Amino acid sequence: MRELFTLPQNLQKFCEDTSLQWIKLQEKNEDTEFAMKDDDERIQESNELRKQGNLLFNAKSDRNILGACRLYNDAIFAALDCKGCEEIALGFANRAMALQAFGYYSQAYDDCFCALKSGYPHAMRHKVVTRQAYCSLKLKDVQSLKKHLLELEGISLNESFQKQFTELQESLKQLMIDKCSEQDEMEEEEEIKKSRNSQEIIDTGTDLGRIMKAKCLIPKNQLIFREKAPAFTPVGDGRRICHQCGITGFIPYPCFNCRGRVVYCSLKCQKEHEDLHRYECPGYRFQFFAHGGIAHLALRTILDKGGLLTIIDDLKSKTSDNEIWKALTKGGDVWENSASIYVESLRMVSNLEIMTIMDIKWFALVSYLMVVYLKHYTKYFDKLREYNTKCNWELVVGTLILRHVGQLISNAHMLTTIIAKPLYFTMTDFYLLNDRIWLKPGHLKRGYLHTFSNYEDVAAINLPYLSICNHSCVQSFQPKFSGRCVSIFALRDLKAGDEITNCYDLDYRKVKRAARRQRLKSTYNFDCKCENCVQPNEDADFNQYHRYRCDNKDCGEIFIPIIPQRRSLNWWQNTDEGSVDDITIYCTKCGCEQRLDWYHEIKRSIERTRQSETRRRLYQIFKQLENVLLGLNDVRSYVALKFCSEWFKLPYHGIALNDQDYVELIDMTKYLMECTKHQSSANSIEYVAEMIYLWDIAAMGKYKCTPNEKEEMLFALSIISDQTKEIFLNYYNDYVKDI
Ligand SMILES: C[S@@+](CC[C@H](N)C(=O)[O-])C[C@H]1O[C@@H](n2cnc3c(N)ncnc32)[C@H](O)[C@@H]1O
Repeated sequence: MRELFTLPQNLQKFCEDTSLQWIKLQEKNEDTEFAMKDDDERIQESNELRKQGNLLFNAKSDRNILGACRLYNDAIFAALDCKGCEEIALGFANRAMALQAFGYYSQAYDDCFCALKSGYPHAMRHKVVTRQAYCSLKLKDVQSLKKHLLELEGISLNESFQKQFTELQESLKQLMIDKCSEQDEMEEEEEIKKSRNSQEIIDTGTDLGRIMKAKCLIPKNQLIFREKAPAFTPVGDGRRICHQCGITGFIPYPCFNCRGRVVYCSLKCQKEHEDLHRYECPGYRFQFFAHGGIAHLALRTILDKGGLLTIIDDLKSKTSDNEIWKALTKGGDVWENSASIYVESLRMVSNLEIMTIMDIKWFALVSYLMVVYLKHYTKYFDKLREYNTKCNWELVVGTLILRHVGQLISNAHMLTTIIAKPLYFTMTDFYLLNDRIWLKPGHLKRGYLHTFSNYEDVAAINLPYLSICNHSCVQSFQPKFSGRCVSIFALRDLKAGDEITNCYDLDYRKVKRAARRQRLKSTYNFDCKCENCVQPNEDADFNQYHRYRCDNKDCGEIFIPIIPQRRSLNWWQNTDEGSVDDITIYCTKCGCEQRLDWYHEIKRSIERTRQSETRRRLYQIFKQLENVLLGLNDVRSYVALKFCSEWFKLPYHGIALNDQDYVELIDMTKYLMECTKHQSSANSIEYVAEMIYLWDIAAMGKYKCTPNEKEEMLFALSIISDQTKEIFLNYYNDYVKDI
């Protein structure tokens, strides 16, 4: 990095100019793409969507509030970036009306605020303010109700609004009597701090660097500690996640300036994110970060609330960038002594030393590009210079980005969460606005929990405290993500002195030892010596899910297959190693090729499950598989999962499932759950994503869960985010509990 910043002046200028030209080209391309539609077209589209929303909202019969809400939402997004137009304000005002009618009061409140802020006509202001007052009342927010009533006092109101005003005044009096208090964020941060070091300790004097150990007995399922991530970056569609708190199901509040590419779950989150977003907003406008990958997470680690600015006071007195760098590295005063959360990130181990020189150069250039962006599009360096003018901040920040890249490659985590898959797609797809699935806020309609049977990686997340845990293929905890907070639960009893380990990849039950070793070596550069990797019968745990009985009548032996075309045994998925159609499986006992006609028949028939005869035939095949794919078998559970997800789509095509379908679905779901319980745990996101089917079947009155099943399934919810858990618990209480 220093090489780049100490080139002769003319070469430095050349590098900066070239980088800037490249960035400007991205900006221009994006602007051209966006200009395909002009403002008039966008305004017209927005207007049209709002009118369609009004039709649904005002329909005499068949009123569809959430459907209207979705259209108003699309109207807002359609008008973003049309400077000075009224459409955004009208979109928000209408969405507020629909959200309020559906019972989303805090979102309706925020929408009113957005409507007023974005130029809602002054003459109609009282309507929006009255709505705000009404929502404040529902939210039991005395201060804000008082504020809006005071505002209304200054506006002359017609008879109907005057009546509402008087009623609201009465309600305020009552509310002040039964005001309830809420836990504030300070308490949450305190609670997280307190959860640290009470049961776990960090040992620094080991061959493997820092390791985390149990300080005392930690019983199975007990919380070990919690951590709030100092930074995360969305993966995939960045609009699925609130960029501040990291939750995934919400009504979106888009940033108006970056074409709605960054969204929040509330205005509060938007406000909290302002200090970071001001430096990213110009870049988001032209998708500068879209290909940033790990370097973007490195940048956010510096820019986010818990970033470089938290230690800036300690750097004030340093007289050069060399001194600053020394302070920030091992042995330096800040590195050693600061209690700032940013220093936890600085202390993470780095992979830079083991990266190829080409990779380092590549990441150095990406880091440099980010510095050029920050310099020309933001005032970040001015901010840093307010504290220290003697330092070359561009060099320091560029080097920090590169350092964090090296660290995050071996330390960053994936935030995996259950996320509803909407049944049909709209321009902006936010599942809380899906009118097909919601009965009222937080409560699904009967039979719709299966829309949550999908889990995905939604963000790359920096968790420096969790990163202290070393790898083992037999990990000792299960993480629960809730937004940007992670809670770590013991997967088994841990004795005092036991190491608390994480599994960086798929574990010993899901991947063979040789493959695990190869993956760990290439990413982290170590040979795993965990208890499972050193045992003689290395793949015994893995093999139990791949037991076949030879279909050659003269053999009939049980074998673990050899599949010449594949490194792994997951042959039923197309991979870069080739297509499933070319797969051959041989018995290791007699050498006979196995018939896979059942697989090909399933593949052909799965397209025709609308016909009940096809489904009946598939049940037959599934039953026969029991004789070939033995016990808890990976292929059989894959087939069961495929069937469940296909069967649950049928009602959307107007096909009602019959009693036999339900009986078979119950069997398949239970088999699936049993496999997952064994191979992952009952306390895993995979298990939750499968038990959902059983809850839907129970809710439809086709299955009665036993008390034990209920208990186990309710317990499994401890592993999903608080927000999703609430939806599941509501569903359980509404439809499953008493069946
Ligand atoms: C997330 S860090 C783990 C914490 C690290 N020990 C520290 O001091 O902060 C990951 C790095 O630790 C080392 N490591 C983790 N687990 C290991 C293991 N089982 N065997 C050898 N090295 C390991 C590797 O260098 C890996 O890149």
